[in-house]
Amino acid sequence: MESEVKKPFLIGVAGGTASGKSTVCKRIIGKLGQAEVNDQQRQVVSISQDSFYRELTQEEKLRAQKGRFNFDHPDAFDEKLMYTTMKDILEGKKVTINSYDYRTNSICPNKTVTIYPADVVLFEGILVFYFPEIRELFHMKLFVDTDSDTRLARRVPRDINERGRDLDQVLNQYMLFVKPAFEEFCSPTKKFADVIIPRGADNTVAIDLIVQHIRDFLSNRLSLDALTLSPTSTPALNGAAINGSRDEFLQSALRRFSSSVINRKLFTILYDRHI
Ligand SMILES: Nc1ncnc2c1ncn2[C@@H]1O[C@H](COP(=O)(O)OP(=O)(O)O)[C@@H](O)[C@H]1O
Ligand SMILES: O=c1ccn([C@@H]2O[C@H](COP(=O)(O)O)[C@@H](O)[C@H]2O)c(=O)[nH]1
Repeated sequence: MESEVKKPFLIGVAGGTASGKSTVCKRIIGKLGQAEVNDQQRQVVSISQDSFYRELTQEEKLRAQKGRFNFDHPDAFDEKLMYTTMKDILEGKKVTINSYDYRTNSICPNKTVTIYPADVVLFEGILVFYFPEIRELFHMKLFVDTDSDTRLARRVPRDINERGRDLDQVLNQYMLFVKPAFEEFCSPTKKFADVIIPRGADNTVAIDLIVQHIRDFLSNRLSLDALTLSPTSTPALNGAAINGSRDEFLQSALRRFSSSVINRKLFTILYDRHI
C-alpha cells in the first residue's frame, strides 16, 4: 500500500518582538497533546522565522556586531528559502531547517533541525505575513497583539539572559531598528490575520477557540478523505469497508490514521454511512 502523504494544516503566527508568539505556539501544541511527543512522532510542530535569517556579508557582520544591522527589516530574511520550505512542508515532505544563533548573529554551522511531516505546522515570526506569496500559503493566520511596553519589558531581560546583550545594546537596537520596523513592516500585517490574540498566551479563551478550530478542520478534512477513498488508493481500508465486518473497518481505519490528532469517533460515523 502507498504510504500516506500528510498535508498539514499550516498556521502563521505573527506579532511584534516578545509578543508571546512562541509561547502561544507552545500552548497550542500542549493543548493538542503534543508537548511530550518526540520529534519523529510529533503531529504538531512549530518553526521559527528566525531559522530563515540570511547569511550576512562581511561588512554586514561587522555592522551587526556594533548593533547597526536591521534584523527587523524584511531584507534580513531569505524569502525564497522560506517559501520553498513552506511549499515542501505543504507537500508533506520532510525538511531540514537552520538553527540560528543570536549571539553571533548567524546561522549555526553544522547544526540543522529536521522537521518531519505533521498534521499541523505553526510558522511563527515577526514578518511571516509580510511576504504575499508566503502569506497566501497559510490555512489560518494569527496575530499576537501585546502592547509595546509589555513587549519591551520582556525583550530586555530575554536579550540580556538568553541572547548575550547588555542593556544599552538592547535599548539602542530597539529605538534604532526594532520599534520603527515594527511600525512600518509588522504592525500593518495585523489586517491579514484571521484571529487577533490580545495579551498573547494569557488569553486562554482565544487559544482554546483556536485549538478547537484546528480540531474541527482536521476532522472535516479526514471525513472528506475517508468518503472519497478509492479501492486503488487504499485497498486495505476499502476492502474492509466493503467486505469485512464493522470491527475490521474500524481497525484498519484506525491503523491508517493512528498517528493523527483527529477525533477517532469519526470512523464510527463513516462506517455507518458506508455500510
Ligand atoms: N503571557 C506571558 N506572561 C509572562 N511572560 C511571558 C508571557 N508570554 C511570553 N512571556 C515571556 O516573554 C518572553 C518573550 O516571549 P516569546 O513567546 O518568546 O515571544 P516571541 O516569540 O513573540 O518573541 C519570554 O521570556 C517569555 O517567557
Ligand atoms: O541576530 C539577530 C537576529 C534577530 N534579532 C531580533 O530578534 C527579533 C525577532 O525574534 P522574536 O523572538 O520575535 O523577538 C527581532 O526583533 C530582531 O531584532 C536580533 O536581535 N539579532
